[in-house]
Amino acid sequence: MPKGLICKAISGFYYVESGGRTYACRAKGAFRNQHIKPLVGDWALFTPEGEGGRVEEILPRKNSFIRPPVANIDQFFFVVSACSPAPNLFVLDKLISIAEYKGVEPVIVLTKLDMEEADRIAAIYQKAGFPVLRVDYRSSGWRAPLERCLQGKVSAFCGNSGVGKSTLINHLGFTPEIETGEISDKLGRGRHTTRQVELYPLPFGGYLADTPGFSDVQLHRQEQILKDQLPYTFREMVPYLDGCQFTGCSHTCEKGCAVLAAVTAGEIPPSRHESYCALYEAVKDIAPWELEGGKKS
Ligand SMILES: Nc1nc2c(ncn2[C@@H]2O[C@H](COP(=O)(O)OP(=O)(O)OP(=O)(O)O)[C@@H](O)[C@H]2O)c(=O)[nH]1
Ligand SMILES: [Zn+2]
Repeated sequence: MPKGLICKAISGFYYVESGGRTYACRAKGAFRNQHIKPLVGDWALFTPEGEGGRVEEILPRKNSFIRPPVANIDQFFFVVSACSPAPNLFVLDKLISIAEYKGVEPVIVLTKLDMEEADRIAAIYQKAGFPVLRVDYRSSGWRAPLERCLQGKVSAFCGNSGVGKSTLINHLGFTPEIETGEISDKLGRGRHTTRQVELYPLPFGGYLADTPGFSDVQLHRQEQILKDQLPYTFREMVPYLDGCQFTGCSHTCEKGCAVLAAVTAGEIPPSRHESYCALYEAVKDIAPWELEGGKKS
């Protein structure tokens, strides 16, 4: 049975791309009883019938998201503007933590460098072990590193309203033009959020999700990371986690904490550790059973 990627889902049709062709498929009726809902980003086995066909099986997912409904994202490009809006590193670290938890590779993209420099931010995230890309439209040098990063992966852009996601996606030119520069509505949900997510194939391999709708708010509402898992979502802390004097160390204030020692030694950026402490404080009293059947917010 052929295998394909669901690139678009509209009104009960799943558009499966396979072998350079797209098939408008229906889902197998049994999915409903099994509570399986195919998502954009799913790899599917399907039976082709002319231009159409039927989705027969959804292959195991690497990850999935509720809003926008999409699966198997390889990487998030977290777009951070040097100014207007001013960067909020705590929010960024929280989103990075969620990405790590979900198995999505975080990439930091700095914009509006024509208005202000962002060397300090670049240094923090490079030190922490993330790819950092600088986008400055005054020259063409920004494009090649970004395209190299996109190659062969399923990527989505994420970031606050106004940081320049749509502008960047338009400059890349692989998806239909998005309107830029409008003010998002009062509820904090951007104007793109109602749009269906769609994966666009990239000419050099890989896919780009055309969803500026991956706003900060939506992403962090989807996951609650418990305190035992939290340290593992800060990648630069991981090498030190076994080195603490006491088991059960929270890595926030304890004597003999190897993480704190690494912060003092300049191995872990202080702002990253501060974000970790703030997140720890927020989740430390949440027990696993409290998450059953819903999410604590
Ligand atoms: N000076 C400067 N302005 C930029 C840059 N990138 C984007 N802008 C401007 O910033 C404003 C917001 O850009 P958008 O691309 O709409 O931002 P967005 O992240 O898509 O915002 P939402 O759609 O609300 O989520 C627009 O007026 C852009 O022209 C940049 O690199 N430099
Ligand atoms: Zn510790």
